[in-house]
Amino acid sequence: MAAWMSARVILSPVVQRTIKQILFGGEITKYHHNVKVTKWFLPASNFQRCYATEKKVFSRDKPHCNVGTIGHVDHGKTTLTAAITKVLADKALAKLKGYAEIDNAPEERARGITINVAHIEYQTTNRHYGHTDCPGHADYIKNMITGTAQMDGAILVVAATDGAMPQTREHLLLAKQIGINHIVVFINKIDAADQEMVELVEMEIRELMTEMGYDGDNAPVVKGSALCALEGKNPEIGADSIMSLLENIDSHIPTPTRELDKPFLLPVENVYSIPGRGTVVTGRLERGVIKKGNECEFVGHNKTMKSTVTGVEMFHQILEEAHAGDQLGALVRGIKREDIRRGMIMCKPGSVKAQDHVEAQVYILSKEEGGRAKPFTSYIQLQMFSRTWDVAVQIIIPDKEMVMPGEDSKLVLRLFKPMVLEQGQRFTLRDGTLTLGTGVVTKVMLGLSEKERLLIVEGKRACQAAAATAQTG
Ligand SMILES: Nc1nc2c(ncn2[C@@H]2O[C@H](COP(=O)(O)OP(=O)(O)OP(=O)(O)O)[C@@H](O)[C@H]2O)c(=O)[nH]1
Ligand SMILES: [Mg+2]
Repeated sequence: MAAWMSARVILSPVVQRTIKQILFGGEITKYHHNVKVTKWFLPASNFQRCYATEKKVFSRDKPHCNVGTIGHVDHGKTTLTAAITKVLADKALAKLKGYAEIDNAPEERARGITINVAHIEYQTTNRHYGHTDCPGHADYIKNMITGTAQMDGAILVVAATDGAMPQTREHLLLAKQIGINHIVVFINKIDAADQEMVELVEMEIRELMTEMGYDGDNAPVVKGSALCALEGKNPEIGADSIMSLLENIDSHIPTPTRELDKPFLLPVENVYSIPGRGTVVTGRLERGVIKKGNECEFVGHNKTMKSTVTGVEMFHQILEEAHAGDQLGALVRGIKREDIRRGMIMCKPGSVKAQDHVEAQVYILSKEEGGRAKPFTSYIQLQMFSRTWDVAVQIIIPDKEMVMPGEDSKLVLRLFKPMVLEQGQRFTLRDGTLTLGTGVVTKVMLGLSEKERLLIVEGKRACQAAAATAQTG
């Protein structure tokens, strides 16, 4: 011991630690390819070593995918979410989240709307997941429309004891509307239903999916019991069914294309004229990569102009290239400052188009959420805000007479000036200083079939007729 004490004076801390480990035993821990390697030195003999390996939890080097549970009230969405974390926690791939912890998730505000939503993370051996669960029907509607947690795919939970119910239908329809194209079905509560019932529910749900525009016949359907998995009972219908569900999610829901791999798109925030250099546009690069020399196009405010990027700057420093997420300034050739306006989109030529009418799913705020107190009918004029632009729009309600505050509805928006709008793009509708609603573009009209166009026109006529009768009556 005395020798050790004296050695301590002259040796570096690393050497000291190594000597101490050789003499008294200890461990060295390293992460090697995401696997924690623990090397033990045993005091009895320096030649005896053993290795312990363990997966490092929550690494970010796997592809990421966002999913969520949807389905009718009480069908077991929260129980299933808790069960997934339980089964994966046993494999050190998640942190266990109890039922109460998920169900009491803090409220979140998105564009003036309060949403109760739980964000949970876990991973399989292939991917890392973000998972959303909401406590009530209204929260699902708001969350899906505002995209508080955008889903790349959804887990549709159906209780075998009930089968498809109104909200099963409504969530599925909304999912299809807003572009969630991949659904994995979990038939839950098979512990409480007989085999025949389970088979009937499977047939029913496949039919419903086909009706909603999904490939119902080939959709993956997993049967099990979330409660058994959560309580660690009957593994064949419990934990095993959860693992089979996760395998299906892994294989059926594709990893979304990374923003970086898409053609570049920058919503213009500001335009400056720099003497001796030219015109500079600034903004946050929403997707893709911009390099000096790239051809570009400006679209919006009734214009389309081509140009070339002659320089990219960030924080007053010249960059080789800027990536999605960067706030940047781009020097463009041959365009005057007056020709470019805030709200235009700078993009890879031909990659986006301006639209003058689109179809959207919109959630109208209730009075308590800061919205309007009264319902509205077709032809109301509002201001639409999206990305860095805002423009006046006229609203047409295609399939009902009026929309009440607190309700969600399909709307057709006619823009007074064509602006770049894409399917899935989110926006806000305002009336003066009042935020009226928030929505997501479900269809750009250029892609509509003649039949669909007619339907909209017919809907418009029906609305006009209804308004006329309301006035005379
Ligand atoms: N027998 C049985 N009951 C289950 C199963 N899964 C969930 N339950 C029960 O069903 C009830 C509803 O479950 P939740 O997970 O709260 O359902 P939910 O879909 O999240 O409900 P909301 O959030 O209110 O829409 C609870 O009492 C659960 O214990 C199951 O596999 N078998
Ligand atoms: Mg729940």
